[in-house]
Amino acid sequence: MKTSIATVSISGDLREKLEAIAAAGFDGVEIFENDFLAFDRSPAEVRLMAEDLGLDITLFQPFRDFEGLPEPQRRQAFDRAERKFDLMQALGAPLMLVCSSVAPAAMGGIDRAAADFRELGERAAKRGSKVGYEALAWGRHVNDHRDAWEVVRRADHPNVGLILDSFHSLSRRIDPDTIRSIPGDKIFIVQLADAPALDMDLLYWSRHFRNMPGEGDLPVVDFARAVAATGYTGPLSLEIFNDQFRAGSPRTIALDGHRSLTFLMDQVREAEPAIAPTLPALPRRVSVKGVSFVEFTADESEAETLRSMLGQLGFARTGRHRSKSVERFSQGDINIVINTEREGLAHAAYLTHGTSAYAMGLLVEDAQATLARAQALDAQPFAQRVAPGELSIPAVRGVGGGVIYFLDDHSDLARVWDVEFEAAPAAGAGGAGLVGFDHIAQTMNYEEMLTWILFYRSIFLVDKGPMVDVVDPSGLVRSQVIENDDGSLRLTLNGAESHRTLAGHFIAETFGSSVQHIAFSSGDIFASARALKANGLEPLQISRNYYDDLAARLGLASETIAQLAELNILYDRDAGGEFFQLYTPNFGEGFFFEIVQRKGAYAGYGAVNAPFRIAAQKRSIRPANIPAR
Ligand SMILES: O=C(O)c1ccc(O)c(O)c1
Ligand SMILES: [Mg+2]
Repeated sequence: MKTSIATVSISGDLREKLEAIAAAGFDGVEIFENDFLAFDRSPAEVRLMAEDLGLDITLFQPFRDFEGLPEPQRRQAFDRAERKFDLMQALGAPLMLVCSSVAPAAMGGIDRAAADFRELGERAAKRGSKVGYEALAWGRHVNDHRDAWEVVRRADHPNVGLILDSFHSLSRRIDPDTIRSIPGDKIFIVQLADAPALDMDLLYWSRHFRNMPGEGDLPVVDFARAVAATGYTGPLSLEIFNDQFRAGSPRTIALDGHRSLTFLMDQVREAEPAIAPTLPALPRRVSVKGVSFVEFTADESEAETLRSMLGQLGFARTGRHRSKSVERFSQGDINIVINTEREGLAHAAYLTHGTSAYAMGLLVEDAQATLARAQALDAQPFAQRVAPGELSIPAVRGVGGGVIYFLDDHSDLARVWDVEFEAAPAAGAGGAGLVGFDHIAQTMNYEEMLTWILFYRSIFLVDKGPMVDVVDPSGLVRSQVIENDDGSLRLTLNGAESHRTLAGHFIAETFGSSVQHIAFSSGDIFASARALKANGLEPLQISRNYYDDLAARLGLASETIAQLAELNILYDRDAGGEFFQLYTPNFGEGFFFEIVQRKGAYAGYGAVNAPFRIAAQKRSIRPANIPAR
């Protein structure tokens, strides 16, 4: 199936848009009238540009307020259309998108609109052109694809067809299965867009908040499945009006778009094998079985600080790399790697970001198949020179240019620790009861969040939670959970809008997005807290006011409150269970570790506690580090 995207979806001038769209691998492009009008090249030159880039022009749009007008506006609308047909001929655009009228003068009436379209179809035919009718969700008389289809059906002209746009149908909660009875050859093009669930005026929602399929909350997959059922074989075309995308990098947004269509077609093929068998088959979405390790890059002196903090957290050094300056620390199922090499990506990451958790290893069913799926979804593979005796571990680039390695149990990769590391005589503390990775928090600029949500969702079998606002004393941070069913992969993506927030400060000081904290799980957080204390680790100090409120809010026994306060443990509960959190002091420019315990089926991440934790962290770091308000 061919892919296409409307120029309105991307930032830049028309040339930049077309170049980014072609580079991302799209087959075609919808030319938005304003993008053309604002550009200083002739239609013929634009046509050549698209041709040189290997892009089909799928349509020209929008043509507004056409149908159902009284005279003399009706004549004028046809005259306007003729001028646009001239332009389309010069551009080589085969199809004009006519969106349903919002004109106050438009009279309504299915037959009147159908008669107008039949005449428009006649005129289009004379120019070798076609017209498609799209119901805007806020159209004056036609605002439902079922009515638009009835107009097209009654127009009964080969050059007049229907244009479907997922936003207009799904924003009005029209059942997408109503599309299944429309003949596929009368659907001239299908536009796709997702959007976050917002309770908002339809026009405003559509023009500012659309996003790529898979980034939002609309049932775009159900919509695309219904389209597939009609036998439609034309392009799937993204049409994304989004303020943030208009200001974003053209290449990144175009790539996100391409990834979103690949992912969408994959879901359609999987759900409708009988009716969409021609879509390309990818390895299935990957079920992650756990985080196998997190790797830090550091210089020697910061590595020493990190080793000492890991020691206080109860980690033991369990291995040394056979040929590199790389060490392994372990506790329970947790592996932390410290890499102080002076070459390769680890060192490059150190030079760019300073000491940072730049890589993680995920345990999957089949590492090679995971890499294949990730690459099919436009992820950038990562490989570096493999020394004798080392394994080549399949990997892709992730957030902030970091690396995600894939390990499995079925290949040589299962023995990576034995092959690459010499077991070290266990040196270090006696353990603090930490058993696994609970979650890994990646901090990024807010504008990057949708990119990474789509990245994770399209490659792995994960779900996204709702976007949560976390209040930092200096601004908002948006937090988005990405997790799998059994909780063996839990990521929190934190998007900073202001550099004055702790998260924003971290990005600014480390020159980009990366892991800001790692949460370990404990089976008994009170025992872990005491072990840390015995190891000399002074945890983040939480305000007394927090504990007084906890007593009032949740009615905990005063002994429990006293114990939580003594050990600086934060508490939350939900319908499923309880949650306990403890934080280390910051390391470097705002990195920290967290220890959590989940009791019962607590499903959250302690978001209610985040403002108090952040305030405590801000008190604890040198005031000069954070710019004043
Ligand atoms: O917002 C609009 O006016 C508009 C125009 C053309 C479209 O295809 C569309 O979906 C919306
Ligand atoms: Mg549209």
